[in-house]
Amino acid sequence: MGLQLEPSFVQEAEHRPEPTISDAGAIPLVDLSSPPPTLIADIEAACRDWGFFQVVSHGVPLELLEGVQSMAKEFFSLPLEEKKRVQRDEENPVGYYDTERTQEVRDWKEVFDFTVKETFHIPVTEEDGRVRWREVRNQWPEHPPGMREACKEYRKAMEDLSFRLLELIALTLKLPPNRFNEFFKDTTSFIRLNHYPPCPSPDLALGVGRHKDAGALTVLAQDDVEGLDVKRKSDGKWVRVKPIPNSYIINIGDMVQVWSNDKYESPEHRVSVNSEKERFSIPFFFNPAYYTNIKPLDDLITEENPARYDEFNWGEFFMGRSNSNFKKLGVENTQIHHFKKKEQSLSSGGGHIVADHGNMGFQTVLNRKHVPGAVNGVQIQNLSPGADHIDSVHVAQVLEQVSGASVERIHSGLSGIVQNRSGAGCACTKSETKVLEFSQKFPGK
Ligand SMILES: O=C(O)CCC(=O)C(=O)O
Ligand SMILES: [Fe+2]
Repeated sequence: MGLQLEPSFVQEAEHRPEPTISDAGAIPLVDLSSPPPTLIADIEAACRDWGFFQVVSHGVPLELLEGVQSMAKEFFSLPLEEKKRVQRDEENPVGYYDTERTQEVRDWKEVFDFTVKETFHIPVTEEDGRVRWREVRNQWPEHPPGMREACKEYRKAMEDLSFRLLELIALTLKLPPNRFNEFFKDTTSFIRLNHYPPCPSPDLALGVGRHKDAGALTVLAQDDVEGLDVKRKSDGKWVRVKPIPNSYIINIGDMVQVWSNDKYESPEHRVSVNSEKERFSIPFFFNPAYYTNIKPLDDLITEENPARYDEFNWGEFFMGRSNSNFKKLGVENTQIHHFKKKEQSLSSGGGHIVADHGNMGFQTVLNRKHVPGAVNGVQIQNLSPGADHIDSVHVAQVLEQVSGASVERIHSGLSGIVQNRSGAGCACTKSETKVLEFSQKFPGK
């Protein structure tokens, strides 16, 4: 295996795995053979308190999983040139690759992706605004023989289990069990075979950097080597998920978060690596049809519980996420909090704006303030219980969230130098208040 620990893998200090991770009070365990009232109550509690749980008695034959696991092992042990024969690229986003980035940092892993539909088409918007159809087509390797069949059988079982889980989740929300089914007719679901080789510096790199899964649900099989960490909602601590034989780990994705209007949240998680053992895992990402427009379900919206998200299109959201995995963009990639309704527009006058960086675990108070000579000025204050500093990327996001226009440059205030929004090194440290000037680009100008 050819991964070399070069700088692109090294996490910033604040995101490196801590030497000790609490593994007490493991994530909830749900027995899918429990009688319905217990089962629904257990799933509701698990979705509400964690968004992450393990299931047993799930009905997926163990041989199907073992079949795919042994194919994955054989495939990843092939020479790199052989694996690259089915390499994914910017045109066709499925196949083999070892260059994925999460939050701008390379992941210590190699993967093979395949979709549930052997082939489908998605519209992509070119830079000149023209829309063209891109074909997504599974690329099956010649070796090991039988991989395609094993994977196909397994994905059917994953789809069945996911529909069942989503029906149970609908029941916990007091919705008809099939309420979500319409969104998955032309599903963009896919399976990922993950291989995390031993890493010489597990203190610096991560197998997958901190992230939330974008789709509706993830159904994950891990082997007996631990490494998956989930951020506990109650206190923001990273908790190691202990492998349980013949179980699946379920996590709520961003789309269920939006449909449920934040009743359930998509939890942040990551994968730590270790220096001795390789690890394999197989997530099934259960995703809607690309043309699905996503918004909080009308059935759940009331005057007391108004919609917290603007409507957006799943296909565009997902493409925005995946594109940034190919190249370093210098900005945070598309995240679900970008679609949160704006509480108040900056241009609507003075005042006090609280921007909620849900997935980063901190809040910022913005006070509109006129700064002479600047295009725009704001006062920011880091009220974060969890983040030691807010950097320019975060500030730019907040400004964009509240004003609806993209931030081009931060002129001064953070580090005193002109920088684009991806400039590093500037900070607003805990409890600090700073005034900064920035310029924005409004759509169409
Ligand atoms: O390998 C794992 O345990 C989790 C992987 C994961 O979170 C992902 O691929 O999105
Ligand atoms: Fe994930």
